Amino acid sequence: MSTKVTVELQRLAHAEGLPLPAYQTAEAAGLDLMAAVPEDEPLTLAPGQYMLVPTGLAIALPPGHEAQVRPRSGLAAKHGVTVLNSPGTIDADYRGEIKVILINHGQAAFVIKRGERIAQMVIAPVEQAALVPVVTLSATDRGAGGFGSTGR
Ligand SMILES: O=c1ccn([C@H]2C[C@H](O)[C@@H](COP(=O)(O)OP(=O)(O)OP(=O)(O)O)O2)c(=O)[nH]1
Ligand SMILES: [Mg+2]
Repeated sequence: MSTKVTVELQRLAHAEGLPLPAYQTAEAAGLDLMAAVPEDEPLTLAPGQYMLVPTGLAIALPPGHEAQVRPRSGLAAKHGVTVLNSPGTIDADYRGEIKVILINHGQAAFVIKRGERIAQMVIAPVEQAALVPVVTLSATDRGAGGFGSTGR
């Protein structure tokens, strides 16, 4: 088993009773995030509509890490529901509630019930860059060629 990075997790009051996010299989990359909406007030995403969906979770990532909020493929393939800002970025110094911006690209209304797995969160190492302003960039074979410059 590979070494796991430790992430502090705080469950907020409105997530009480919901299972903690968990890896669904031994080598899953993402932890499924659940909708922490009231039991008696499911959200309805009309076609074309987007919405901030609460997870009831806050985390403290170790410095040098980020969490990415990504879509669940099943929701996208079956219902056209995805994460609008994918991948959403959770900064290591963010202590607020993790929210998921879901959009319904499908043709039918999509109802989000309490506990529904709406997205997944991938923990990843990330580097900050020290930017060095220069007048001329170092040369390469590619140079400024892009946008299909190597062929179709
Ligand atoms: O899908 C997301 C994306 C972001 N966040 C939280 C965590 C992140 O650390 C913070 C800021 O996100 P981001 O930098 O993407 O948004 P911004 O519009 O640049 O806000 P800010 O000015 O607060 O950085 O919002 C979420 O809860 N869900
Ligand atoms: Mg920002």
